[in-house]
Amino acid sequence: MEHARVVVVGGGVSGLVAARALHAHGVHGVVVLEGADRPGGRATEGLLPGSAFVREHERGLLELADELGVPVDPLAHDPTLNDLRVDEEGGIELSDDNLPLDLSWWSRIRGGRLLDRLTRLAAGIDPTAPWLSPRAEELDSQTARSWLRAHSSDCALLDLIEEHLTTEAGLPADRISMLWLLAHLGPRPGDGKDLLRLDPVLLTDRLSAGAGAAVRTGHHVGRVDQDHTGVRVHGPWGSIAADHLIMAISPADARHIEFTPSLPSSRWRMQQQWPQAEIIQTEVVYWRPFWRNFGLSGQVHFDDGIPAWTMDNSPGDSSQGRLLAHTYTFGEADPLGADQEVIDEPARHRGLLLDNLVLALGPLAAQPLSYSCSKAGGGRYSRAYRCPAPPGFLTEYGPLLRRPVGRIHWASTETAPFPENGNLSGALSSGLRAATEVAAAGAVRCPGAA
Ligand SMILES: Cc1cc2nc3c(=O)[nH]c(=O)nc-3n(C[C@H](O)[C@H](O)[C@H](O)COP(=O)(O)OP(=O)(O)OC[C@H]3O[C@@H](n4cnc5c(N)ncnc54)[C@H](O)[C@@H]3O)c2cc1C
Repeated sequence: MEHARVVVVGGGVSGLVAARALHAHGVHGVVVLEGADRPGGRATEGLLPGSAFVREHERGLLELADELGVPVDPLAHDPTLNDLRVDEEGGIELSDDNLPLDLSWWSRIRGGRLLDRLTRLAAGIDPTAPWLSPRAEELDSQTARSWLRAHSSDCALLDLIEEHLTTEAGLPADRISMLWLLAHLGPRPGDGKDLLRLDPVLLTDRLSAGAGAAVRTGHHVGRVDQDHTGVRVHGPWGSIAADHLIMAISPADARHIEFTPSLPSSRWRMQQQWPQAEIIQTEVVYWRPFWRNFGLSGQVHFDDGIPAWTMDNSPGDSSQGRLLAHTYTFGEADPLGADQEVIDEPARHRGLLLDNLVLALGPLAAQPLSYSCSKAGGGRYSRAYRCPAPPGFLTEYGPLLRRPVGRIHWASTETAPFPENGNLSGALSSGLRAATEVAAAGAVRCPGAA
């Protein structure tokens, strides 16, 4: 049987970063096994090219992009342009960053107070291990909705906040634990206006080329055995043995792998119950960002959820008009959720989405130069973005996320500290951390890990 020093299962950002970090610190004989026919994972399959957004404080990711020669540019934001909201009946109103202009001053003041309260609470959360925070049990026992409703009775305001939460988290507020929400908000709630943009496909292509490891695509892993001598990884392509294994895949994907001996039962339960929040990402390209000529920013909120929102993702020189849209797949029973039939039928999704764009932005929106849509659901592997935990989940399972099981180490963005957990930065730091663990086990130092 072929033998590698370290096998990395998963050629997404976390797995490629782990392989690169091991190589940089002298661990040779690393093999990356990727089940899909190209590396990149969610950064290439869930996200569309040119549509990964990063905040200025995500230094590690920006430095990596710089090292790999991946351009990063600021997203155009013209505060003089107007956002729009479209209700279920097709009524259109102007809005300011998704807040209706006619929202009363009282609601705005109450909203400010709620944000202050959230900021203070979020400051008390341990970003590396939220489940160890002083009020973890109490906060994890309630949903974001129950907390909000206990602290305000302003229905108009609460609906808007919940809507905002859904667009951030990808799930309705009554399915999200308050502890998760605070960890996700991090020490800078509301800090997200000045976004930078990079091409996730270019990032993963360059990572893969420079990983310093054999990256084997089409290598689905179905079974993992380990004993005191090492680890053996099996798939339809054959088997490979290794001293250590890094599982750089989401816990949702890990549940489809058979482990011998079995994983600890609590880890197994965590994987089975892992929350999923998949998003369909769509990009509609036009000859020019024509909406700007009508005083519109391209940021539109649609109550019917198809899409839930759009934003202007045009290049800095405005040489094209690019609208990015998100459709949530949690079902139509909740506000902003799309009808399951629409999710399952790409042609219908496209038709309804373009109709909505025409309604909001005018007839020019009916004639895109191109239309592309990411795959959500239906594929072999998870394409979820953030994974908002339901009440009780983080306090029960959080401590298991990064805990190695024998020679098996866990990476993937889901294992990263908050608030980068779920993002590319989280994938990066988790890969570095897993590489450090393995390197330490092999007595090789891997500096720079989170
Ligand atoms: C719609 C959407 C929008 C997003 N927008 C942003 C954004 O703007 N900014 C940002 O920072 N982040 C964004 N993200 C998140 C970012 O894409 C992910 O955090 C990151 O790509 C996760 O990388 P990973 O390596 O942890 O996991 P993955 O990318 O899931 O990597 C795991 C890899 O393992 C493979 N795999 C799984 N199971 C097996 C198996 N059994 N055998 C072999 N291979 C297997 C998968 O194919 C995959 O390639 C977005 C994600 C989505 C879906």
